[in-house]
Amino acid sequence: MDNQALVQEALKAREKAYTPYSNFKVGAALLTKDGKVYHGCNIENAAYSVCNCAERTALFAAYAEGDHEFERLAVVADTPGPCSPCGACRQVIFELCPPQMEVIMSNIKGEIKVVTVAELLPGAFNQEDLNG
Ligand SMILES: O=c1ccn([C@H]2C[C@H](O)[C@@H](CO)O2)c(=O)[nH]1
Ligand SMILES: [Zn+2]
Repeated sequence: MDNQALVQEALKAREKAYTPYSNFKVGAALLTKDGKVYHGCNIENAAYSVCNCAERTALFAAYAEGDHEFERLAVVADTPGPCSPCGACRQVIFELCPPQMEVIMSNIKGEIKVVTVAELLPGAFNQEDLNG
């Protein structure tokens, strides 16, 4: 599956977003090594701090099914340029995805920027920091 097709999957996921507070809908699509696609959307809450982003929804859905081997992640929203994952998602992506995996950022116009997981969060706090 190419980047454009994965962004299409993220657009489908975006339609499921639950965003009564921001009305800002985000979709994500996570491609596994064996070709399966997990979808994620943002899910908001009246207690704003527990809103969950599309990227984390997709990763947590994959983990919940026991899938841990990922090939690529796409994220899409109606942003001026390619949609950029927030800091919390960057930390989770760094934890659960290989450093050289590509993250496809996109907007609904189809403008795309591709970066690696390592590029998303330079200097990330990681397992080695914790375990000494
Ligand atoms: O990359 C992003 C950026 C924001 N959001 C969500 C969180 C919140 O529901 C809304 C506004 O920040 O968009 C995502 O899902 N992914
Ligand atoms: Zn986020």
